Amino acid sequence: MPAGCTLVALNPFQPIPDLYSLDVMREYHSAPQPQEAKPHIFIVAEEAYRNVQGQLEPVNQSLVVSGESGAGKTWTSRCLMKYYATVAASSSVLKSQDAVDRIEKRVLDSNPIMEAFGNACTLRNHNSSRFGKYIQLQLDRSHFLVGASVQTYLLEKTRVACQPANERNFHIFYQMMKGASSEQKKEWKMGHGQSFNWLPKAQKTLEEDCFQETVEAMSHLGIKSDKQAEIFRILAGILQLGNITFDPPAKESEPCVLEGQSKGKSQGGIPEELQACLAVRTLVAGKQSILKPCSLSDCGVRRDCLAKVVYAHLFEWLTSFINRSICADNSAWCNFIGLLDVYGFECFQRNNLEQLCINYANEKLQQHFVAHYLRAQQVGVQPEEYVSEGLEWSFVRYQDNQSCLDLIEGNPTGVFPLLNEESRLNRASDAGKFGARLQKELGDHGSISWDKFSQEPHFSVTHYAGPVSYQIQGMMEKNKDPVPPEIIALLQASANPLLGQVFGDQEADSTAPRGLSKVVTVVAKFKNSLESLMKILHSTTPHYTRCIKPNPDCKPLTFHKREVGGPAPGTLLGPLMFSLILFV
Ligand SMILES: Nc1ncnc2c1ncn2[C@@H]1O[C@H](COP(=O)(O)OP(=O)(O)OP(=O)(O)O)[C@@H](O)[C@H]1O
Repeated sequence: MPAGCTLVALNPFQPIPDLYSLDVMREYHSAPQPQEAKPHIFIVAEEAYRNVQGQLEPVNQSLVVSGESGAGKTWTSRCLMKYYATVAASSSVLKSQDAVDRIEKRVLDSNPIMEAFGNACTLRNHNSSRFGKYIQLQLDRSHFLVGASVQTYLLEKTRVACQPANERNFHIFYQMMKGASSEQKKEWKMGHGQSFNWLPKAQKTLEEDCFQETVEAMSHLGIKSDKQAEIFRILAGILQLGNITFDPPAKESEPCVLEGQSKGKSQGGIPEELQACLAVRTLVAGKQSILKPCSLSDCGVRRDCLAKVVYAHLFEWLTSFINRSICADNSAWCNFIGLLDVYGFECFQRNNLEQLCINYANEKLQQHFVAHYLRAQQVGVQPEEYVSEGLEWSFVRYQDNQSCLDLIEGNPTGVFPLLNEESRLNRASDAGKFGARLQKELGDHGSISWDKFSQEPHFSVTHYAGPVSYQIQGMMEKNKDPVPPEIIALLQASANPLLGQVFGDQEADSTAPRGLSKVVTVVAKFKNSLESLMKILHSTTPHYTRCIKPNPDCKPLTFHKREVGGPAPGTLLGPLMFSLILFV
């Protein structure tokens, strides 16, 4: 098919013996016509691989794996990576090198690390990826796998300091608690049996709580034990941060000295200096700095902000380290197969900036899918082909979602540009005022509406997958994502070399003018990285895999008609789903 094969993969919620074994890989790899073999994710993998071998333009391939949370995207992506690590392994490498050094092993070892730091147990999936990723598998002239690179998107860092009810923090914290030795815990200043506010559901044991596997993978990728120790000390520090309490603030008139001052004792290994920094804000007035005690709630906000910024930077550092370890030299590879595993469309009772970004990404992917798949199907394929295969054919009407994209990203009066403008103003954000501005600027747009009866500032977007109402309260702050410069300065001076390294190039001079107009907002950063991704997707041959979650409770071999019986509103495949393809 001109737009490549599209696969529907049904999650059985139970390992099926030998479904992804080496023998099955070999079977699909050696099949003269893989498309004619039993439907399987390996058909998609093999077809993409043969396209690269065939060198037909566009030679590079993209495998887009989509579906709701728990549908099986990460599982499917892992299967695809294992397939290439097996069929595209260079035999000479196999013979000549120790297994530990092999690039395929290192590429696969990136998975447990990324999952330990980026996945968490949620109500919808016990191993839910809290970030999006695009993995580029690099192939040399002989089509052997010689390297890979990972690009991540929008880590849900709020989870570090605030876990939704009945959900957990990132796996790595539980792995440390459950798998570390008593000497390690002592070194991290974690008391025996100590409980942590930011580790809910610690008594729940999951197969993902595998500290040794993560540590081994880190070692294989070249993260030395002293660097690992620095990482774990940072993570332990984050947990201890969640346990500190603040004294009521000093009166505003009281003189306040930042350096070395602490209102309380050092708590749980958190240096007094850091505690003081969380409790006292530095305000810049001309050349003078004024220290102002924070309210109790502000202290909490600053503490959470510190935890989030440290965790997000650590995650970024890990991703860069992994890339340095697995990325091939530019001269060593010439083609790639990209693997995209992104969060599906989200609509909760309350939606904010995170959902707006995720749903915007899904709009972009939907547009790509429509352009490449449906158009190619209907323009490029003759009805007789369907008839000859016994399929009913009728022209499928598809909706162009450009109008919704214009609403969100349109310049200068889309939701994103207006939000950025508001976030860059040097004043406290006002949700009501911003709501009124949106109504004034975008009131006539067909893809936005307002619920007259709602008391809260909000706006509703008519997405291709359905309407979603977004709360405006907190949206500008999330978009600014400010980190007080005095906190950055303290991190840079940290005794932990890794902290100094990851915050080394951040602007921390609290006496410098704030320059809000230069603030790179969350939305601006996300839009940029998404644009780069779309450029890559447009330059490759796409293959879509739609994962289906057959029941909401993740029960083995349970298929609810509502989930699998027909196309749910807004599924990426929409009305073509069943006339098209295949089940795993
Ligand atoms: N093909 C499969 N065979 C057996 N079990 C599977 C398969 N696919 C998924 N699962 C099971 O379903 C669970 C959820 O799958 P996965 O984590 O891949 O979902 P996801 O779509 O990536 O979700 P999220 O968006 O929350 O990250 C897995 O942990 C695994 O237990």
